[in-house]
Amino acid sequence: MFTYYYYYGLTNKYGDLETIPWEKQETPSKHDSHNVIITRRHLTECSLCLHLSRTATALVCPIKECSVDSCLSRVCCVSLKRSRAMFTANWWINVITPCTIIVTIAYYFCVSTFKRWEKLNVPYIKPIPLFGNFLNIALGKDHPLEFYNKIYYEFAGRKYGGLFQMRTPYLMVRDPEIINDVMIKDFSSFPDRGIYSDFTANPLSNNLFFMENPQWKTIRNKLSPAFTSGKLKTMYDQIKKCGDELMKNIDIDLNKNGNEIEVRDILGKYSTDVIGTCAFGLKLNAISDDESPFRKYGKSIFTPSLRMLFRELCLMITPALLKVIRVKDFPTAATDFFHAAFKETMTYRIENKIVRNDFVHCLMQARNDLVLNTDLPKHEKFTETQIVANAFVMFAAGFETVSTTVSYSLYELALDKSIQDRAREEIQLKLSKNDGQINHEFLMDLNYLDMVIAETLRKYPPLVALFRKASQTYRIPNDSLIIEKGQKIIIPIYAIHYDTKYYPEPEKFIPERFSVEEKAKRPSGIYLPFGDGPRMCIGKRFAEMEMKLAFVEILTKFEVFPCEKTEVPLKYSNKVLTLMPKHGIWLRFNRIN
Ligand code: HEM
Repeated sequence: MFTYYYYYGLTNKYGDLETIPWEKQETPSKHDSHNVIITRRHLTECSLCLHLSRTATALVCPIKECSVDSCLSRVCCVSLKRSRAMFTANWWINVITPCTIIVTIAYYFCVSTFKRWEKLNVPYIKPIPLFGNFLNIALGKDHPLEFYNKIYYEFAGRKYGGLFQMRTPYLMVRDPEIINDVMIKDFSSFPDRGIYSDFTANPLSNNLFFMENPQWKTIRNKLSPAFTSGKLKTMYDQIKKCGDELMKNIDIDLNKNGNEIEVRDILGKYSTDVIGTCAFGLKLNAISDDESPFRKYGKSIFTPSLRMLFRELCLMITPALLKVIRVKDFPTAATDFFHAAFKETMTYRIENKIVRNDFVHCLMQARNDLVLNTDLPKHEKFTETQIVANAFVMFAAGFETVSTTVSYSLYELALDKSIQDRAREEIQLKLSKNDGQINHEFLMDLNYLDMVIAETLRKYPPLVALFRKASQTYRIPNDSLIIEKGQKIIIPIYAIHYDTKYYPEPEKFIPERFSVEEKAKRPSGIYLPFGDGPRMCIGKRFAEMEMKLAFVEILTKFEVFPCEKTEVPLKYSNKVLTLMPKHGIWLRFNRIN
């Protein structure tokens, strides 16, 4: 006596099986309903079906007396068996075919943009699939500055040229007049940077730097008053205290390491202090200690990492990739910390009715006007997180830029003692005229120091290129090129700063290039360490005051010299997009008696 299993496959109008009850019976039976198929089979005949029936996904199965044709189900053991047999025989076709299709689609996706410059008759560098012109950067062989330099010189004599960062076409603008048009005169056609960030994955990136119009304009208008010279004056005392702390830290370091110091590290503490007090309202002794979370998380944001490199590469292939992979712009622990720190300060100030003339105050006013204001239509409202994100950007944009610029300056002053002496003489002379008082007006009057800083930023601009995106179709004045809406633009600051046409002997450190007379001889659009136009660095004047105070403190108390560990020439880290010295900057400090 055989045991028979009966499988009921209920077919829908397309002949697809929808439900599959099964039961075991001793006697065969037949269900006759117009939409029920009844098939049966002897269990021992088909191990494949037995397996499938257990999971209740095996549908109907033709038995000996039930031909394949009579089975209305799409899945039947015979066809499964056949296809299985075919798969085994032709497995390589089954693997290779989909792979080939995927690779072909990916290939066409990667090269689909490569005709852009040819069509527009713009000179361009021939790209290679996937990487465009970006292979050496992707492999970490070149720093972006070397990459942009090479391309800048490939287009020598031209006003602009095309390149591909992975598959994204960029227009590199070299001509100072077009640069001015893009950044200043026709700013309304290029109001955004076009640097993508997924704000849902990275809420703290939803700040002035990444924001696009119209939100950017609203928040920029709210924050600009914090950077007027009047406001900077009132912040001076706070920054001066950070200067005193810097001198204490230098003393501690000198006692620890003989008289040699890695200056980027010590100046990093100083710029952390300044932003910590002015933008996060923290108490000084809670900030710059190496063990303090503010310092620790601050450092972690800029530590080169694979995450950063990977993020950049994804971004250049297509921003959609970042949406899927959700790689963070900054480490989560760091952004959580900054979020909590700012909220705590805000709550404390509200509860204790504290008013201080600093960025925190300005951001709190922006919060009142843009977040809490009930008169504002919903679509114009900002979120609490966007306010915190703008405190965060003050830190992210102002910490590393300031500390590396002062470090590069000290490096150059150490290598050329005559320039160092001249800077010190100016400080001492003006100090004696100012009764030994260091204040905001005194700092503004240090013209030679201004020239030293300007030349440092020419040689070492922290951002090696600027970015803009066309918000509408734009015809370049006196030219046939029409830039399409959405086109991304690169302005290669570093390469322009080293162009001998504008700056003879660019490798030399010559502050006199920035005397009033020499500056007047050069066209505008060729000196851009802070960018230019409405979107230029909002913190420029703040940074200048902060840097000058550090110089005055250091140069009046110490002479700086190169030491054995000083790297000449300096090497830059390939892992970050900013200009960061690979091995730090070591200098010898001798106290002036
Ligand atoms: C040596 C110091 C600094 C340098 C060289 C520098 C350089 C720059 C550059 C090149 C830009 C892009 C400008 C453009 O696209 O045209 C920028 C933007 C910005 N910087 Fe700075 N920066 C410095 C210090 C600071 C400081 C101290 C702060 C804040 C306290 C700051 C806040 C910002 C912000 C918020 C933006 C975005 C502005 C916007 O899109 O509206 N920067 N900076």
